[in-house]
Amino acid sequence: MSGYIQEDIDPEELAHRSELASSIAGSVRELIDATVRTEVGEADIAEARRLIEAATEILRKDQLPGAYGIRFNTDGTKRSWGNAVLGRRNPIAPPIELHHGAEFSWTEVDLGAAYEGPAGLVHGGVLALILDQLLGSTAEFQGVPGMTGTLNVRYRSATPLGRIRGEARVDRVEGVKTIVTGTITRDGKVTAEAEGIFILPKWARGEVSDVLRKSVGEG
Ligand SMILES: CCCCCCCCCC(=O)SCCNC(=O)CCNC(=O)[C@H](O)C(C)(C)COP(=O)(O)OP(=O)(O)OC[C@H]1O[C@@H](n2cnc3c(N)ncnc32)[C@H](O)[C@@H]1OP(=O)(O)O
Repeated sequence: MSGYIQEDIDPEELAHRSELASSIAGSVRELIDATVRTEVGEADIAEARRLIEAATEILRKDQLPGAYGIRFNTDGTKRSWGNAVLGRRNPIAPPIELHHGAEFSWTEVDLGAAYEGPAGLVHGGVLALILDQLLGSTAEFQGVPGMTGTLNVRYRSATPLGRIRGEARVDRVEGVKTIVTGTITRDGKVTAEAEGIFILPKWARGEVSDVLRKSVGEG
């Protein structure tokens, strides 16, 4: 189970690091949007590249040896800061915050130019990405976690870029399998529906599953 790391950090320091992580990821997300939409000429591109390369060099001064992994405090709080969908250190993640209620989980997120597929529309793979994490995190929050075994997405109508809402709920639990359903809506209209089967893998069915079940996620 490499990549699961026990790393106790006191709450004040954690809040500080969290803020730092979110702030730089937000800046890079802005950079991605600006890159997709820029119309500047060659000289400005060259100057921007020089500055970006200088910034990269600063960040490279002190790096983790590999991916961030999933880190736990002993109280069970969990950090998935490198996660491709909700990692707060990760600028390629759409700027997602998940909310969990007793009955269902949800998120609202603005998807701009960097998430385009067909002209002016959200890429279907991006919607599947968001649904995968939303449904998986819903299973986890309800104490029946698992890895995605199967994810079926039905794209009912095109999803224009802009603010989308995702919602998910656990439909049923069958042994180690949790079946979760969800939707994406845009302007109140359901544009995609999904059903996922999340399976607690063999390697996580002992002590590990107790850790996972107790953990409360933070991207
Ligand atoms: C652990 C918590 C993590 C929280 C993550 C939140 C969301 C993250 C979303 C992701 O990106 S996860 C990454 C993408 N998914 C993967 O990489 C999964 C890769 N596949 C595997 O690791 C294994 O194939 C899997 C864990 C899905 C199943 O392997 P197991 O060896 O644990 O399953 P097993 O053979 O014991 O089968 C258990 C049950 O699941 C069924 N099953 C197995 N594979 C299935 C599958 N792929 N789809 C649907 N059902 C499946 C199987 O028929 C059986 O059903 P029954 O209990 O009814 O007999």
